[in-house]
Amino acid sequence: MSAPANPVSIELKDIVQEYPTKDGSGVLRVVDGISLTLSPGINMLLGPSGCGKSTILHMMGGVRPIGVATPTSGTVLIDGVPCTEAHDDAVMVFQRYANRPDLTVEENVAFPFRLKHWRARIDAAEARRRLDETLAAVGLSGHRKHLPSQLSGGQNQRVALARALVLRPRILLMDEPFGALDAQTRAEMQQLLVQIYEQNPCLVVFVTHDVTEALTLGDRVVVLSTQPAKIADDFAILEPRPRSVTWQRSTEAVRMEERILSQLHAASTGRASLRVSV
Ligand SMILES: Nc1ncnc2c1ncn2[C@@H]1O[C@H](COP(=O)(O)OP(=O)(O)OP(=O)(O)O)[C@@H](O)[C@H]1O
Repeated sequence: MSAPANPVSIELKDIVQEYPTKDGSGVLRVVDGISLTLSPGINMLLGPSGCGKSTILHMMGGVRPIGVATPTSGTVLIDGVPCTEAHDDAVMVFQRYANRPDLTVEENVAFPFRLKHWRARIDAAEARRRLDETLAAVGLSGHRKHLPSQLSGGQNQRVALARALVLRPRILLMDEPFGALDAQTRAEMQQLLVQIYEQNPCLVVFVTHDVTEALTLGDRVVVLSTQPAKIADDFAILEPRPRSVTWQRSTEAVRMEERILSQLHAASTGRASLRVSV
């Protein structure tokens, strides 16, 4: 793996998150005292459904839900500095790719450069250069003028990924980005992410329900318990990527898979919603 071009760190210090309950009668504790330091690499965040993964991921980029104070207590530090609002260096990619249906592929990818904040940071020539490079990197150069409705699900997710990558983020926060894709397209997107990461290493946090995806992509796997989320396990995977089928069937990989599954099952008392790809 190449050395990270842009050293960056995210530190969560004793994070607690509570939300008001739907009937307004009390609070729901979703995150219960999480402390975690992340550095560049592909960091997988795995946990049962509803345990608070998206809440934690948003917090890592300083994104606050409207009307809710986050975190309820504790501190998020980016590069050692407390982060209390959406951070310029963090970009998110979601499962619902949110491409504008009325804009072409190139217009969707270049969309962030319409925003005043990015226009001030990146001049038009540089924006055009990055657009060309990014479209080539995600294999969409031949589809620049197409509308999202003319693309497959995988191609639409490439557009969403390109819109994040065009900003050359130091922090890439991915919320089950490939969860809605069929198995083959998901495998292609995983391969693409690895290629892109190797060209431009940054700090990736990747939320998934899929144990195989965690073992295919992760430098590090953080497993959360059921709600309220605590850290149930946290380990490194040293096997270089791309990880061969032979490695995935090796004793080492099978042990890791069993380790994750047993943590999740123990933590969730059978309520976990998990997937092992075949
Ligand atoms: N803004 C909010 N207000 C109130 N409750 C919320 C809010 N955001 C999330 N929650 C609740 O917090 C809990 C955790 O939600 P979150 O989306 O973080 O979990 P998750 O692990 O990402 O879920 P999933 O695996 O289903 O995507 C859920 O019970 C959810 O209903």
